[in-house]
Amino acid sequence: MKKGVLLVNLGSPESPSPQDVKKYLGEFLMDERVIDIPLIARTALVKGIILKTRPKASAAAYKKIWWDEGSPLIVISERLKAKVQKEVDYPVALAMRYGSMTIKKGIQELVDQGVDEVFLIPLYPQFAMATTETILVLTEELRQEHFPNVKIDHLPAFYNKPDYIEVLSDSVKRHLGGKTYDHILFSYHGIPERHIRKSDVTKSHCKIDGSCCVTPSKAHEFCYKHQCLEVTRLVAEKLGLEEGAFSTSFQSRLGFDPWLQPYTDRTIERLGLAGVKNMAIITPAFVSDCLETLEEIAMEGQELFHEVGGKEFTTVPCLNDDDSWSALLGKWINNWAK
Ligand SMILES: C=CC1=C(C)c2cc3[nH]c(cc4nc(cc5[nH]c(cc1n2)c(C)c5CCC(=O)O)C(CCC(=O)O)=C4C)c(C)c3C=C
Ligand SMILES: [Fe+2]
Ligand SMILES: [Fe+2]
Repeated sequence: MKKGVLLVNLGSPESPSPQDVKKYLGEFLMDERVIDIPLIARTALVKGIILKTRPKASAAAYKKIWWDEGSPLIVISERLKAKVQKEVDYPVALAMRYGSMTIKKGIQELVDQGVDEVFLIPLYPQFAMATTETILVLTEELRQEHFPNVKIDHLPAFYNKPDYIEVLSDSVKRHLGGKTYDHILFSYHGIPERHIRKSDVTKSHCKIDGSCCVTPSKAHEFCYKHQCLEVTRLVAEKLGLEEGAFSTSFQSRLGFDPWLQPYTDRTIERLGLAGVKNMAIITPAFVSDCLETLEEIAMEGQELFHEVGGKEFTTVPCLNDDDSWSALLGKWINNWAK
C-alpha cells in the first residue's frame, strides 16, 4: 500500500467580501455538528436570521486581519503543509472542512499520486463535534462513496501528548520572553454546553461545572472542556506558573444558548477591573492564527482590557508553522507509517 497524509483545518471565506463571508458562514453554520438543531429550525436560524446580519459584521472583521496572500488561517496552513512535507517521504495534502479546498479534493490529490492508505490529521488539539467529529464523519462518507479502496486512519485529539505539550510550552515561553505577567489567560474557542453532553459517551458523566472534568472518566476521550482544562494544567505545570496567576476561559460564543464558561471577554473585563495591568493571552484551541485570535483577541480583547484600566496586553501566536510544530507532526506521521 502507498501511504499519504491529509492535514485538515476549518477553512475561511474566499475573500473578506460580505458575499464570500456569507457563502462560507452558510456552509459552516448549516453543518449539523456546528448548529446541532433540527434541519428546519437550523435553516430558519441560519438563513432567516444569522446570514441576514452577520456576514457584514464578520466581513469587516475579516478585512482587518486579511493578508495580501489571503486568509491567515489558509496561508499559515499552507506554510505548515510545505514544512511537514519536508519532514516525511509520503505525499502530504491540505484540505479545509468548509470552502473550496475540500476534503474530497485533498483525498483525490493523494489518490492521483498512487496513495491508498491515508493518515488523516484534523488540526485540532481537542476533540469537539463541531471540529474533529465533523471532519471524521464527512471523510468516512466521502471514502465510502468515492474512495472505497482507500484505507483511512486518523490522529486522535492530541491535547495531552507530552511532546505536543512540550512544543506548545516552549513556544509560549519563547514568546513571553522571561517577563512576568500579572495574569496569563488560556482562552479556548467556546462551544454550547449541550455539545459537551452530546459527546459524553457515558451519558451521565459531564456536569458542565468543571468538577466532572477532574474526575477520571471514559467521557474525557471526547470531552472538549476536560481537554481544554488539561492543556492549561499541563502547560502551566511545564512553565511553573503559580496557582492564581493563570486561568482558563472560552471565547467566540454565538447565539443565546449557554456556552462554556467563563467567557473570555467577561474574564478580560474582570481582570482589568480587579487591577491587573499586565496580562498575556494564549489560544491553544487554534493551531493557526485566524480571525478568532487576530481580531477577537489581539484587537477586540486588547481594546476591552485598555477600557477597563489594563496597560499591557500580550498575545502569544499560535504554533502556526513553527519548525518544532512541523517536526512534531513529521514525527507522528513517521510513527504511524512504521
Ligand atoms: C455554533 C457556532 C460555532 C461553533 C460550535 C464553533 C466551534 C468551533 N470553532 C472553532 C474554530 C474556529 N471558528 C472560527 C470562526 C467562527 N466560528 C463560528 C461559529 C462556531 N464555531 C463562526 C460564526 C465563525 C466565523 C467568524 C464569525 O463570524 O465570528 C475560526 C476562524 C476561521 C477563519 O477564517 O479565520 C476558527 C479557527 C473551534 C476550534 C470550535 C470548537 C471547538
Ligand atoms: Fe468557530
Ligand atoms: Fe467534564
